Amino acid sequence: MNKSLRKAIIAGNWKMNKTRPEAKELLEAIKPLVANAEGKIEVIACVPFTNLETAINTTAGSNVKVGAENVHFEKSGAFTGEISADMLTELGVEYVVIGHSERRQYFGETDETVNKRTLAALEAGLKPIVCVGELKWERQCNITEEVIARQIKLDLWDVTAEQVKNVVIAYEPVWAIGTGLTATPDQAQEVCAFIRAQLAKKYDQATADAVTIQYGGSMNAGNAAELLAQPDIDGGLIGGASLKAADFNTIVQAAVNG
Ligand SMILES: O=C(CO)COP(=O)(O)O
Repeated sequence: MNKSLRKAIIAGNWKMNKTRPEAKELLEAIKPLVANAEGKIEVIACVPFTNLETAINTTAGSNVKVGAENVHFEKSGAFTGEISADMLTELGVEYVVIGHSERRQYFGETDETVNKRTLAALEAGLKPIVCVGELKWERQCNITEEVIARQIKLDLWDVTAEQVKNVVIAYEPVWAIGTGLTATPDQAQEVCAFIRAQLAKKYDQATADAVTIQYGGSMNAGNAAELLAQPDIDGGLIGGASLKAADFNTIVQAAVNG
């Protein structure tokens, strides 16, 4: 499989961090560092809703794109506290993280709602970064592939081959998120290749070969190069290390040189 068929994407997932002035400061620091990635790989900052406008203004004219961390599936209506896809696109947001394990664990996100959000995002012209990954216990019970196959099947239900070209899949083993425990390059590659095989089964090989699959889970400046060198790992979704400009840039440079 030819990696050059796909766009490498390094995305920061800031989670619930940074006020607006802090967001501006971090992005101002990141912008010049990653400017050389332009045209080579995609660099994205996925930020809290309150930081989106600041992020869009701060990154204007640079190669840093902006993503949100969630989106509701209805277009509008009585959904107190929610944000629609149209509200995001109107701001200039391009990407949105959907189905992050923290949303699944703490906020009742299910594969059904992940699927609805994905379809709503695509319909509005947003590019979803759909997160999948097994729990530690599921890996111990040797059902990682079953879990991932089910998530891919359900999360991408009704997503057409044309639409999936705009979907990014992030493989984030839940046991590796924020724990300092990283999947080994072999472990991460094995599951990313499995995800691609599931996409090939659902669509076709050419379609699967064009989908960017990221790894996420304690990716950092020290381990990024080895993970990104794997044939089916096309980028990273980075939590903690995306909050430090120098570390985030080291990961971006690993992808540029990879
Ligand atoms: O959840 C993640 C990215 O979405 C990974 O978080 P960490 O990089 O902090 O482990």
